[in-house]
Amino acid sequence: MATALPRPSRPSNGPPNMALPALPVAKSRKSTGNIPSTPARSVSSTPRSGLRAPSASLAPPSPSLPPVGSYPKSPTGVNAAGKTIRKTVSINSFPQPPRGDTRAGSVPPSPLSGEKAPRPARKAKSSRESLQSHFGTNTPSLLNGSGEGKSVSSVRMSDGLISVSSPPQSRSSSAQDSYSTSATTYDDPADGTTQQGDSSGGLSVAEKRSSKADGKGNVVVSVRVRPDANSDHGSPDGEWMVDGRRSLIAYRGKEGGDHYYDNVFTTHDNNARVYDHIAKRLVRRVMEGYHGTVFAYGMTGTGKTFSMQGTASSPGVIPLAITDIFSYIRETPSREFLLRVSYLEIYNERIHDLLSMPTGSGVGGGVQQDEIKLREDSKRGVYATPLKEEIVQSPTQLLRVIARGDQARRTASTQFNARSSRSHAVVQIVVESRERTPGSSAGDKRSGIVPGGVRVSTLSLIDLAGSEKAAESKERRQEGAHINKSLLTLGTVIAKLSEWKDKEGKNTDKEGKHLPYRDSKLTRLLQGALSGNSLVSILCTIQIGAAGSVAAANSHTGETLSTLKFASRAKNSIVSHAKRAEEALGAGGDGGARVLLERYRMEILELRQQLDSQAKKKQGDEEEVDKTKVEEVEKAREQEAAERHEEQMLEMQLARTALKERIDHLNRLILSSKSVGVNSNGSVSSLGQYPRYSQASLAGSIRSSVGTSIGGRSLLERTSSMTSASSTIGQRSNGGGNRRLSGEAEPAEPDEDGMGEFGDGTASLATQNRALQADLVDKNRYIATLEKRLLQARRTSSSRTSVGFSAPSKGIMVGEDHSVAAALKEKDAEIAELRARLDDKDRMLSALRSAARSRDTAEATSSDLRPPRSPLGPTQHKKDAGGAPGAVPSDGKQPQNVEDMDKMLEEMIQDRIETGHIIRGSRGSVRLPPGQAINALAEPPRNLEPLRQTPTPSMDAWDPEAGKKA
Ligand SMILES: Nc1ncnc2c1ncn2[C@@H]1O[C@H](COP(=O)(O)OP(=O)(O)OP(=O)(O)O)[C@@H](O)[C@H]1O
Repeated sequence: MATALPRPSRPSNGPPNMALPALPVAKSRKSTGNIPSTPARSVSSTPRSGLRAPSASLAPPSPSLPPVGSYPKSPTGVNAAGKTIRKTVSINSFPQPPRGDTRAGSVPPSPLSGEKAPRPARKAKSSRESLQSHFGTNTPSLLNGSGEGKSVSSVRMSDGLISVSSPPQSRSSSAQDSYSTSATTYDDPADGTTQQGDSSGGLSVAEKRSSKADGKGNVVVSVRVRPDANSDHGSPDGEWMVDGRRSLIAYRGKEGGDHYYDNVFTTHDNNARVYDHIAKRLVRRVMEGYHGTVFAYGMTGTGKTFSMQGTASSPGVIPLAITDIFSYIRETPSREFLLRVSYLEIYNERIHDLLSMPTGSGVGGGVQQDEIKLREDSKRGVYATPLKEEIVQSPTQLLRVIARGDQARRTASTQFNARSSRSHAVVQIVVESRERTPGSSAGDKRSGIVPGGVRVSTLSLIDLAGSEKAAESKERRQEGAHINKSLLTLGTVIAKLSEWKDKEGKNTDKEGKHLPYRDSKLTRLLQGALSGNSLVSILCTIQIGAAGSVAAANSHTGETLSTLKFASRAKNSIVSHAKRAEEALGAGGDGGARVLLERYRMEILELRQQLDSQAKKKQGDEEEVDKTKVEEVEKAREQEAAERHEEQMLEMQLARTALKERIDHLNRLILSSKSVGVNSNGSVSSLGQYPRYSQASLAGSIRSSVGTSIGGRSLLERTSSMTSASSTIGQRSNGGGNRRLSGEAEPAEPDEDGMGEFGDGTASLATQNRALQADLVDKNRYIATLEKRLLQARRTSSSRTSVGFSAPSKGIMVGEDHSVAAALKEKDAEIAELRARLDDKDRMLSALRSAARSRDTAEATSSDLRPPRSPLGPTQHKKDAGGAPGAVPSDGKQPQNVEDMDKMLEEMIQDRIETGHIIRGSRGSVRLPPGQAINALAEPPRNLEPLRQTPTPSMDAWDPEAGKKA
């Protein structure tokens, strides 16, 4: 665990780097007071306030120290009766530990370092046993738990060293209701040999005895001497003597004297040792329910912050206390704890919350904060509000919180300290603890109140600003004035404390009416501790031997002496009646409300009850919910199924529609095939729908019909039938088409021209194919028939003697733009007319021939006579050269006549085209002009007149019979 506190910029003059201390296990810790002390006398009477606890001093287990019994008696040592004899020894006469290793010499190993004391444990044990025999066990006193007399012993060794033994239970973490310092030195008050203190307030033996009677064991005052880098040319060493073993500081100069304290730490003592002696026990008591206050007091630059915070390599009181707090929690499974921490500073008589400040705000940070005021409460005492408190759950977390506060603390450079704290800084750790009662929450009959309730105690760790005589800058002077004023008030309060004590040493001015607590924020905040409600440990820091000049040395010495006086007064005046905090039951009142642990517990209970009721409700609701869920699931399923069904239906519908369309398409094909082919009764249908079919077939049929002899009855019948049928079928076909468009299936009609058996559009493709093929076969057969007939007609035509003609090579094509029916009608009418005219012409020709023959006969008699010119042109001569009329000439002249006829016919057609009666198509076909009634063709066209205008005999005069006769 990192216990380093962030003061990186500070030059460290501390001991060389060492491993961080391991978490202390107090229970396993052995007393280091291994030199058995002889209890000279038991304290017979115990004051109500409790006896001063015997020191738990970690006596220096210097290997150089002789065993107890073998210590030579010295005039300055302890006499046989154990009485101490005052002796002032120069500091130079003390055995000096090797520099850099404080434990190897006279300084005992740090209890946190895990090093073992070189002294035999057995003796220590016997010492503890002998001491234990003197301590009762049932005292209500806070000192040792016995309440009865406690013996405190100290032995001044013949060599002037004082070996102090402490009661072993004072180091035991299991010691209940007791608080004893680890380094308090006591002389045996029974021997009557009082050690006269110096004139400056050092503790005399009588005072120490008095201290015990006053229960001052709850107050520990220690002095730490800071090593001085300039000691070589400083004040004369001879003036000062620091005796750590005797907890003595002696000054031989002006106003000199001996000063005894509970602990005196030399320049070689490290932070761990300091913590171990001044705070370790106090911290444990705080964990047990007492309020505890540790503060460092001293001139600027003397090592207050160094002692309280320490460095990364040498953690100070605060990090080590944190370590111990969590160690204690680990070692005490029977209780549960909750820790809250706050951090404030008093700067220029104003309180600032260091945990609410942004870090690095620096001096005067300019950050506006709610003014923090001090209030007093019967349960809480004096407290600052509003103040941020953070709940912490691990040492690291706690250290981080404090480090954050340190960052925000105001520091500045002073004459004696490059990074001087310009404010008093107070870390408060509130410890809430409660007996663990497994399973109590569920079955607690007292509405959730656990037997024993919650105990709340506070550990205050205070790093005071350093007193300063003079400062150069105005700001420093102002700060210094505030600092000095508050420190002065502190001194005054402490000085006055002794005046308001009753005979038993109790403070009679509990409410502080006559004490100037309110004169400064510092004393107000410390009121609870100073008035005896708290265990107190004061660490005064001094620096001796420094000073370049005599004046500086004097000034320095004056400050040091002042600090020592303060320490002595504090030791003498502060009386602590610290009691273990009462356990708060419930959460009533302000004090109760503060008990977070209880509040949390109540909250937890409430939440559990809520959970229970919810669970019950949930159980009841669950079935309903299940039902609803099942219903919902079923509904959802049904809906899903319905949706799926709908989708399927839709898909089917689509498929069906697609199928229908396909069928319709195929049906259309079938119908079209039928329409162009011949159905069962030989009718042609729907020619218009597929023009190519209709054109082809019509062309064929018309050619054949034209090419057929005039008397081709069957063809004519066929054509007329075709015409009438085509119109009928066309209608039906269209009707069928319309019906198909509607998309509805229709029942099959018996009509052969209808949709047949597949009229409903549901016939299979194969069937449709078959029908189509059948139609095709029909059609082919019909075409073959037509061709056959055409051939027959040609043969007939060629065999006839009369002039025959064939259709123009181009044939008469059906108009592309007209309906088939109209075209057919037109063609039929045209053909009929042409035939009729042909017949007329035939007859006319016959008449002409017979007339010619008779003429020839008449002219035969006269050979000079030439035959008259035929209106038919020169070819007529050739024709005439043929044989008898009506007979087919065998000499091949008949074809020439036919050609002539063709020509005539062509001329006639041309004539008609010119007169607008017919129109010639692009491919040589002829058709009626649009809008002209086909019946009009029935009339003999007038444009045939040119033919009639030919010089031919009158038809009226023509008589075939007569001709024959002629
Ligand atoms: N016992 C010691 N061992 C080594 N160095 C020390 C010791 N005491 C103090 N120092 C060093 O002396 C310097 C001043 O110490 P520190 O800041 O703790 O003094 P301070 O009393 O807190 O001063 P101020 O009141 O001005 O804040 C620091 O650099 C610190 O490391």
